[in-house]
Amino acid sequence: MELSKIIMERRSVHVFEDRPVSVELVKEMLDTAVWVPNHKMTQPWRFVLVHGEGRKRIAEVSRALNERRERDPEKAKEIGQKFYNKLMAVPMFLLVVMKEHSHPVVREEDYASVSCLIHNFSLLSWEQGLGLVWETYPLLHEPSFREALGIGQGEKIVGSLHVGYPAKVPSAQPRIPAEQLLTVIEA
Ligand SMILES: Cc1cc2nc3c(=O)[nH]c(=O)nc-3n(C[C@H](O)[C@H](O)[C@H](O)COP(=O)(O)O)c2cc1C
Repeated sequence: MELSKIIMERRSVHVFEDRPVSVELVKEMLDTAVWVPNHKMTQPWRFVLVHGEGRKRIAEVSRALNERRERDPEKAKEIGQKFYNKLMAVPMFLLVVMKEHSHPVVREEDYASVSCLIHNFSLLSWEQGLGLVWETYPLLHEPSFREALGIGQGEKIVGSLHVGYPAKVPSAQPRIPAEQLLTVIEA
């Protein structure tokens, strides 16, 4: 597929087929995705891949946190189960984790590189018929979630990527034509 077509046709996918994603394929795509520009070559990323039974770690944390929000025990159980099921319907989670540099400029540049990496991965996935959504939900900041996945202090989860074969592809949200936003200075 042409690169421009992949870029424009890729969508954030929220609903997936009940079909596993090959870990080998993800590893291959990550090995390509890391070829991003990276100032000072800090390469500040690492990845946590969660699939199969491993998803229960994430789903159980979400269940516990959501149950705690509701006073009525019956309702709490129901809500907890809803969140548990929602996360268990995601075939694979790929957490992209960044070491947070103490210097704000390096940290900002590192975040830019990690974002490029995520988008590379997203485009490569689309090329393979896979879809994903880059999620940044509050769960990523919860100590119990971070602990369950071995995220250390000084590490930022830049995104939790929900990966799978799309069951539904949302329609595109239009972009402002770049021409309208372009200033050309030529003299
Ligand atoms: C940094 C970042 C964080 C995002 N966080 C979320 C999120 O938490 N939940 C979500 O549904 N989509 C999230 N998105 C996806 C955007 O909502 C999505 O890209 C946008 O709606 C455009 O849709 P498209 O990707 O299909 O073109 C995030 C995207 C970026 C770049």
